[in-house]
Amino acid sequence: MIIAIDGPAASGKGTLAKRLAAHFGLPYLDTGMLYRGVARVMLDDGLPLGDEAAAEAVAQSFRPGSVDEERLRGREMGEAASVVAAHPRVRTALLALQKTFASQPGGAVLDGRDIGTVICPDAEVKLFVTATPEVRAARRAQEFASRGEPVSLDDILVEIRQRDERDSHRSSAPLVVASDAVVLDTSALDIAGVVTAALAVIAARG
Ligand SMILES: Nc1ncnc2c1ncn2[C@@H]1O[C@H](COP(=O)(O)OP(=O)(O)OP(=O)(O)O)[C@@H](O)[C@H]1O
Ligand SMILES: Nc1ccn([C@@H]2O[C@H](COP(=O)(O)O)[C@@H](O)[C@H]2O)c(=O)n1
Repeated sequence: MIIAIDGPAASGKGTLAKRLAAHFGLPYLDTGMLYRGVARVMLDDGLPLGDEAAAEAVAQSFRPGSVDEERLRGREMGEAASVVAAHPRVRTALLALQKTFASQPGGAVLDGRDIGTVICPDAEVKLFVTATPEVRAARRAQEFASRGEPVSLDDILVEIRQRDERDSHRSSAPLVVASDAVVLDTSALDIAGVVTAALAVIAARG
């Protein structure tokens, strides 16, 4: 079974994806880490994020796990990733790796922005996980605070809105709800509630 999970920044995609992967014993790929990884290498090498040819070359040789995850989680990396993710040639360069991961025997869980629309259009289960920008900002602010990185809630909200805007309006594989996806609005749900709702959707799909 392939479970495709999409949604905007900090909506809880990764949290749900990990729980579902553990529940069903499936491998999990956080595709956002690929774009974060490409952006990290660009920044480390002093390359401008807007240079599509350079970003494509980095993406073609990028290997998941080659950059310490801690260096990809930082606040500025989400923004940088969304800049390189808007380059069509970067998306093409990362396509095969994602499709290969999804085609493992038994299936897989992937989360990102274009999983149900581009990477796994035939996935048995497609979930679009969302929440209001205010709720997402509050969750992210709490996450940073718990890592000892206190941030302004207003700043996080501005960043989330900017990232939503860029991810939803780029020309290549924008963030949209796949026509056959089930939307899970998690604004008023805790993590256990989201997992229960997702399992109900999966059970209903048979
Ligand atoms: N239903 C929920 N209720 C409360 N907090 C949640 C819920 N789901 C996720 N969280 C928390 O919100 C934060 C963001 O969740 P998560 O990292 O799963 O989002 P994401 O959509 O994968 O983010 P990104 O787009 O940046 O990869 C985390 O700190 C997580 O623990
Ligand atoms: N399938 C995907 C996954 C991610 N992106 C871009 O990467 C940015 C970071 O992703 P996170 O999930 O780690 O927040 C995101 O804002 C997107 O721009 C993507 O385009 N497609």
